[in-house]
Formats: sequence, C-alpha cells, structure tokens
Amino acid sequence: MNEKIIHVLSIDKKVNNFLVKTLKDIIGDKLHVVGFCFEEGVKGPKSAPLVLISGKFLYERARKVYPYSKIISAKRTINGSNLEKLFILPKGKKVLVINHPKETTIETICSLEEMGINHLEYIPYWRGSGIDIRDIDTAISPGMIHLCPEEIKNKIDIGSRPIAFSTFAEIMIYFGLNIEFIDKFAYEYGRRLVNAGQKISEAYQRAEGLRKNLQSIFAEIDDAIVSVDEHNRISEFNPVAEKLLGFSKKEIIGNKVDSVFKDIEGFSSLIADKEKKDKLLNLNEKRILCSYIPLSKESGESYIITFKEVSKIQKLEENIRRVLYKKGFVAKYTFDDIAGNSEAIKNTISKAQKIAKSNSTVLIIGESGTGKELFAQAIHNESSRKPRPFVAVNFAALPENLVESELFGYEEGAFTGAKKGGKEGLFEQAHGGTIFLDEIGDASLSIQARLLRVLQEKEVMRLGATKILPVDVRVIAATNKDLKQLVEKGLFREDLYYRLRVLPLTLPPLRERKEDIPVLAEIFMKKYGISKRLSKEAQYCMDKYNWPGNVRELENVMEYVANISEGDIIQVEDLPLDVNNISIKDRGSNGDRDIKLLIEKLDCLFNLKDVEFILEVLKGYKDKNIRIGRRKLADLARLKGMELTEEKIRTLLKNLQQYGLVLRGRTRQGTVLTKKGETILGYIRGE
Ligand SMILES: Nc1ncnc2c1ncn2[C@@H]1O[C@H](COP(=O)(O)OP(=O)(O)OP(=O)(O)O)[C@@H](O)[C@H]1O
Repeated sequence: MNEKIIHVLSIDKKVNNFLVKTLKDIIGDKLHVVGFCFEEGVKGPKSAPLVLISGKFLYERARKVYPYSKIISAKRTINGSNLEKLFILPKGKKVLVINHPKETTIETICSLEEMGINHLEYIPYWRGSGIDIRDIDTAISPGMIHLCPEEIKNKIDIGSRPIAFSTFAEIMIYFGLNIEFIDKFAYEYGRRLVNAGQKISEAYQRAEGLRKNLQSIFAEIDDAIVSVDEHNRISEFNPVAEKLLGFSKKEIIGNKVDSVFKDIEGFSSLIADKEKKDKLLNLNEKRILCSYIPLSKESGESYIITFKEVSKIQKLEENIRRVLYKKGFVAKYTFDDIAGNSEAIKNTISKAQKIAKSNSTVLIIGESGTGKELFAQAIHNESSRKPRPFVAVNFAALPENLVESELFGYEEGAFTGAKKGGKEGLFEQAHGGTIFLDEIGDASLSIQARLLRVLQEKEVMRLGATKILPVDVRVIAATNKDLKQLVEKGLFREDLYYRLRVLPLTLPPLRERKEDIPVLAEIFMKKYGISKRLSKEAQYCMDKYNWPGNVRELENVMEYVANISEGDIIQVEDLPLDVNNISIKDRGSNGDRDIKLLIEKLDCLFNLKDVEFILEVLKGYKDKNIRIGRRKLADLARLKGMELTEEKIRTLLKNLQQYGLVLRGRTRQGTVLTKKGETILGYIRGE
C-alpha cells in the first residue's frame, strides 16, 4: 500500500498555495498534501509516492528533483468568475492573456476556447515574453493579474484555474481510495464545476441581454444615436440618425466615424479628447447638438454620439432628455461596486441584498451623495429583473409641467404640441424592470396621486387615453428629505408614504463611517489616474472633515487633488479649501474644541514637547520684543538636552506659521509669537 503523501510542485508560490488548498479542501482528510515551488528554490533529490506538477511543461525539472517518484500533471479548467466581463468585450478585440510560463499561458487560452469563449483575439503574455502591447488595452488572467504590464488599463482577473475532475480521479485511484468515496467526491466536485458552467452561461445571457437592451433602446430613442467601437468604426446607427444625418445604416456600419462625418465642422475635435461633452455644430445649415458619451471601461474606448437638431427641440424638453437618458436604461452598478469596510456599509449591503430577492417597493433614505442610485442599480442587478430595463427618473430635475407626460406618456392629440403617434411613458418603458424614482419628496401632490394609483393598480393610463395598460414594474424610490415631516406638513401623501416604505433602506452618511474614507479615496484616485499617498496631515484633515456631500463630495475632492497635487504625496495644501480648512488658522480662536483639534493635529505631526518648548522660548523673547532665529532656538534646545535640529525647527516653524501661531520674517529676520500663539501656549501648558 502506498504511503498517503502527495507533493505539489509548481514554479509560482501563489499557484502552489492554490493547488495545495484545493487538494486539502477536498481530500485533505485522506492524504497528506505538501507544496514546493521553484520560486522558493526547491532542490532535490526528494521523494514522495506521488508528485502533482502544475503543468506538463514542468516535467523535466520535476524529474530532476524527484528521480524515483510517480509524476502526474494537473489538468486545469476555468473557474467562471468575472466571465461576463469577457462576453461584453466586442468581437475580435485583442486581449492579452496573462499567465506564466508560456506553456501555461497557451493552456489557459485553450481552456477559454474549449469553454466557448472564442469571440476575442487572445494574445499570450508571460513574464519576459517581450510581446508588443502598444495597441492593447485589456488583459485577462486566471489569478496572475499581478504580472500584467502597468500600462494596460482594463485588467480582468478570472480567478485561479481549479483542478479538473480527471486529475482528482487519477490521484484517488493511485492511492486506492475506496470507490464509494470517489462517487461522493465526483458528485460534490462535479457540482462545483457545473456551477462554473452555469456561471458562464448566466454571464453570457447577461451580456447578451445587455446588448439586446442597448439595441432596443437605440431603436426606441427619439434622438439620433450612433455607437462607435474602440477602433473608431460605427457599430450601431438608429433610424432617427439615418433620417437626421441622411445616411443609411447599411452604408455606413463599419466605416470610420470621422470620415463619415467629415462634413460636420468641428466634429473631429468633439471626439478627440475622449471626454464626455456636448458641442453645437453645423450640418447642411442645421444647428445640431452633438454629445460625446464614453462607454464603460469594459467596452474599451468605445463611445456613443447623440445628435439633436436644435431648432426642432424646445430647449426645456432637450434638457429633460439629457437628464433622463444620460444613463440609458441600463443599470451598470452591482454590489461589487459598492466599496467600504465599515460595519455600517457592510450591514447596509447585506440588507440590500436581501431586499433584492423580493419584489416589493423599496424606499432608500439617505443624504445627498450617499449612493442611493448606486444601491438602487445594485438591487436591480441582483434581482430577477436584471435583464430588463432600469429607468431612472429624477423629480428634482424634471419640470412640473412635463413630469406627467414623461412618466405616463400621452396619446396623439392629447395636447397642443403632442407628438404624432403619441408617446410611451417611462413606466411603460420600464415594463418588466425597475423604475427608480429619485428625490421622490419633490413630486407634486397631483403626481403623488397618480403614482399611488400605479402602485395600487399596477396599471397606467396615458394622458388623453381611454384604455388602461397593465405594467409590471418594481418601484425603488429615494429621498434625502424627511418624508414623515413632509407628511406632517401636508406636502406628501401619507398613503403613498406607507406604500413606498414597504422595504426601507437607510444609507449611512460618510461621517458615520470614516474608516471607509481611505478605500474610497483610493478607488477615486485610480479613477482619476493617480496613485499617491496622503501625507499624515492631509489624512488627518480628511478624517476630521464632516463630508456634508458624502461620497460624491469625496470623489470630487479626489478629482481636484488629481489635478492639483504634484509630488508623490498629497499634501494638505493640495486639498480643496473646505477640507483643509480644518486647519487651525481659521479655527484657533473658536474656543476649546478647536484648540483641542489644533493640539491633536500638532501632536500627530510633531512631538508636543517640542512645540511647547518653541512657543515658550518665543514667548520669553516676545516679552523682550526680540525676534529669534532658528540657530538660536536649536542652541537653546541642545542646552536643554532636546534633539531639535535646525531643519526640524524650520519645518515646525513653517507649520506654526501656517496655523497663524507665529510670524516668521524672511531671510534673517527671525520668528516671533502671535496673539493666537499665546492663547495656545497657555492651553498646552494647562493640559
Ligand atoms: N460605497 C460606495 N462605493 C463606491 N462609490 C460610491 C459609494 N457610494 C457612492 N458612490 C459614488 O458616489 C457618487 C454618488 O452616488 P449616488 O449618485 O448613487 O448618490 P445619491 O445618494 O443618489 O446622490 P443624490 O441624492 O445627490 O442623487 C457616485 O459616483 C457613486 O458611484
């Protein structure tokens, strides 16, 4: 009988840990599993009854280490995570596949192709491969994404490759594990792999749903829309665009966008810098409002352009369209996009995940910028309604006279100016999906009455219509106002309030979960293309700030920082005024609380004893009306046995000056205490 020991040998430590863990998890009670990797300098000769190597390519090297053992190579498969991100990538897109070494990389590509994910052009990449990556922006890797070159923007980790069932069976047969166990194992492990298969099929369906959704939105939308792929070729063109721009879809699909629209003056500059923007352009004596809208990172550099003929649109209606359609009818965020490690956010996410399973109406309550829309989208995407539309309506942005027709639609001739053929309302367009009613507290009483009817009867009637249309829409409302108070003031219907808050979800403000600030700051830094560290003082300011605008404000601050800060470290001066105003300068005289804040701040930067010493000396000299220089301060410190170099004193004085505690003369004029400094000195001593 063989001793029940198996050695696992690979090059990479990470891969080794993963393989060892998989074996231990599944057959750890039957076998003793030990891992070795070349990265850590494994040397032979060694012996073990059976050696599992991470890939065939390792055989020769393994044989040198284990001259007499049986060696088998692990067959590996794909685990299925993040695969929807691959399905969303456009057909034929060049994608780096990262692994190590070359043979494993090729194997990974074969596994992807075997699983039917073959719409992409895979370029193998391994450490030292020297492949030219100039026109590639996306990379995928099964757990080795850390090997990805820095300059690749879109990195997709599809998770480490699990061991295939056949390899497990080979190991178990070798050790003579009983057949009953193999059966049980086959069932369990098989189920895991089936799950991976299911994940793939679901991912595919989701991506397909997204594509179809986009196509149907294109066909339905009243504005001219053109979608352009990352090679600047036109990939979709809706009927309104055909009419407005005078091209037929068949003629121009696949053509370069700048050559098709070369007659539109100023068009090329609109698409040149790949930023979301609008521009008024001239085409055949028409004034056209062109909007450039970049799509998500996953779709590479692709984008959408909308065209609106200005003379034909009433200005008001145009603004509304922009608000309404700015995000399309697709929810892009999932729970994975909600960042934060605080208990508060984790509990909220877990509650929201439960809410997603139900079909009842949700009321999200939270201050501005806390992520109400983000949560609404994540709930939709986690629900069974995911493949259907997510329609967002913002009551604060919609003018009262248009809310009704936008929400419920109208029949032809319902009012002067009503479009021929009538118009579908947003409730109808959200059919099967979710409607997000943002800032519901701003809805007028008459709209509230109509909303109540939709919630109760699950049907809508267009303006001017006689027939009723059944709609199946889940409502997620959101508010940053105290609706209960509005009810008390008679501004919000009580019956609607209770209809809405079947499942209430309260989002915590950022000031109550400050431990989330670093992780969110990091996410936004990445978003704005910087990777820097916050100085201790800047971190302090961010932490003490109250964040009235919550996460949105934090995002704005990081965008500001990305534009302002120059070195590798974000200094307090790089923060916008509101945030670095925690600075003592303007607050020193505001009583004990602020002085305490100053002391805390100085304490986090310097040794408080040093601060006290400097202020004390300066006070003595001020009484004699003398300014004192750095060298003198350093000499005095030395006499007192303190370790205060001139350089340290210089930084300290600079900070004390910044907070208005001392006045420093230029060059050799020395330093003197201010009135504010005296107050603080007294306080520090009293502490
Ligand atoms: N936990 C989070 N993780 C990552 N990003 C977040 C988080 N919370 C909010 N954000 C981001 O902050 C911004 C504001 O979020 P969102 O628009 O959902 O807030 P809101 O509460 O709906 O705001 P308003 O009340 O002003 O409409 C968005 O860019 C969103 O992606």
